[in-house]
Amino acid sequence: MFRNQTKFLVISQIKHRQYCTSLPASAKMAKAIVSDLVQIFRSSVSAVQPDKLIKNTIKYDGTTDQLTIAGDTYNLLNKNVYLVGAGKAVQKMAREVEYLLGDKIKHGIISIPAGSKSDIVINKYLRYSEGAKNNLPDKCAEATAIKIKKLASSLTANDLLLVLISGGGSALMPLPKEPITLDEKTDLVKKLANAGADIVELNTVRKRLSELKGGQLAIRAQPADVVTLILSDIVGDPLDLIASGPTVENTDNPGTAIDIIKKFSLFDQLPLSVKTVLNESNELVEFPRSKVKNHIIGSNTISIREAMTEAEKLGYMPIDLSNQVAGNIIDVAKGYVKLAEVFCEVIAGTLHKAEFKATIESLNIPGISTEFIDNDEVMSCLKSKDVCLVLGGEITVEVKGSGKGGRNQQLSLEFSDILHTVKEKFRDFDVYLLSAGTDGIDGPTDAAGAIGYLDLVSDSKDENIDVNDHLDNSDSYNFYKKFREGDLHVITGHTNTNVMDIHLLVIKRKK
Ligand SMILES: Nc1ncnc2c1ncn2[C@@H]1O[C@H](COP(=O)(O)OP(=O)(O)OP(=O)(O)O)[C@@H](O)[C@H]1O
Ligand SMILES: O=C(O)[C@H](O)CO
Repeated sequence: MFRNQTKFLVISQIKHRQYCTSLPASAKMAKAIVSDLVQIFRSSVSAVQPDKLIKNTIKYDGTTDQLTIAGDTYNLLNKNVYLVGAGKAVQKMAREVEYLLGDKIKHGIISIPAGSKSDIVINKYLRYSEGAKNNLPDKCAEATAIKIKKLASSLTANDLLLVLISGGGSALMPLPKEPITLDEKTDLVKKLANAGADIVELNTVRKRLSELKGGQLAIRAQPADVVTLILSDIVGDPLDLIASGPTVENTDNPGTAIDIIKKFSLFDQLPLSVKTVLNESNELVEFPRSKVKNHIIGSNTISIREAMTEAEKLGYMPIDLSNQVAGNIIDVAKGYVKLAEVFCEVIAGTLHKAEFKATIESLNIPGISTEFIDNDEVMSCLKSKDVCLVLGGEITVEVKGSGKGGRNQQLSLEFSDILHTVKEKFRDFDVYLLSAGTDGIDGPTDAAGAIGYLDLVSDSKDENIDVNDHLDNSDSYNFYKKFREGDLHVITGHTNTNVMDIHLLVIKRKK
């Protein structure tokens, strides 16, 4: 569960009660939906708490010294176990491995986000190092990466290296190939991200420029056995890209990274060091396939399943639409507005099934499923219950101004802005969107995300806050901080896990 969760709950409950006593009925209803959305999101995050996932994957029998990981058994009788890790969720993963293996772990280094370290000491040979403030690689994270490289390079055939990986691992284990400096590499990755490069593109470039990514940690650990446990934060769970795949064979064509940099017109301005490394041919080291195992232990799918269960408990008709949402923020926001529109039409009985299906399929929302349309029970529930569409994934945003924000806060704001332009279509309905990152940190902000809704634009005018000023300056964070006293900001702090973003779209017929 979240750090400070009790405090968070108490504060939101007090705030909720204060509002509820003074608000008109429609506003009370709105407060109730906001509170439901936050609760559904919180449940989806707690389902992917790393300790639970590790417990499900690893078993250790101290009497026989047998370690079982995802069905494979390792005899630890004459083996030394080492543990390394990097990512937003690995502290809790590592703690659980410590509880299970105790002093069997000879030594370990775990790279975790700045400001997230707990004081517990279980195994004194295991070090937790903080770094990568605001998810940006820094000298602390680089120093930790150097230690991890050194540890891996010292292993023998009697050793087992357990590697824990989760989203944020790329920034937490940065080690540029010489002669590239950390600043040069960070600058390029930042420019690519701000130009709208997606995580596949970013990590393809990172793998090419780094000493540990793209399978090189596993190569350096030879001749030891390497077993990696991965919490996925990328659509489709591609092993080689999650945290830039430090223990996964890199089969990319060496020219692909250059093509990506050129696509965003950044090649000509690259420093000589980066050009030099990009033009080097790959070292001909064979990847030790038989010695390395990678296992995904958790992903967005688990969060979505839990969100469905919680939404149902709260009385909604939940519909699991996609766990692969990706693409440009504007396209996704427009797609979600259209989605809300067709659901309202179907609920109102003005749209036939076939057209409903065809429109949803035409929205280009990756992975979208329309199977529910063939389920008569679901279709009849649409008319009697409030609907909660559940989606997950990770979209891209082009940062346009000097403001502060993240893709989730920006999505909720863009969505509300577009919704406003077709507001008359929703006369009989309320529509809400919660978009939030399961890691609790959306972009370089302290918010996980935010909630948008049908009347947000008009309500913000009443408060003299201009939505478009904030959208144009990529300043969604400051919008939500001011608007309704921050009531629609979803703020949880670091959640110690990370399985991409959750989008919850609620459609409610007005009574
Ligand atoms: N002002 C802003 N408004 C909107 N989005 C922004 C803003 N500043 C940065 N971003 C976006 O935030 C993204 C980085 O966010 P974040 O650090 O949460 O990444 P992440 O992909 O969730 O991290 P990880 O992949 O490590 O889990 C970048 O893609 C960038 O485009
Ligand atoms: O760390 C990273 O590379 C991203 O979170 C994707 O896994």
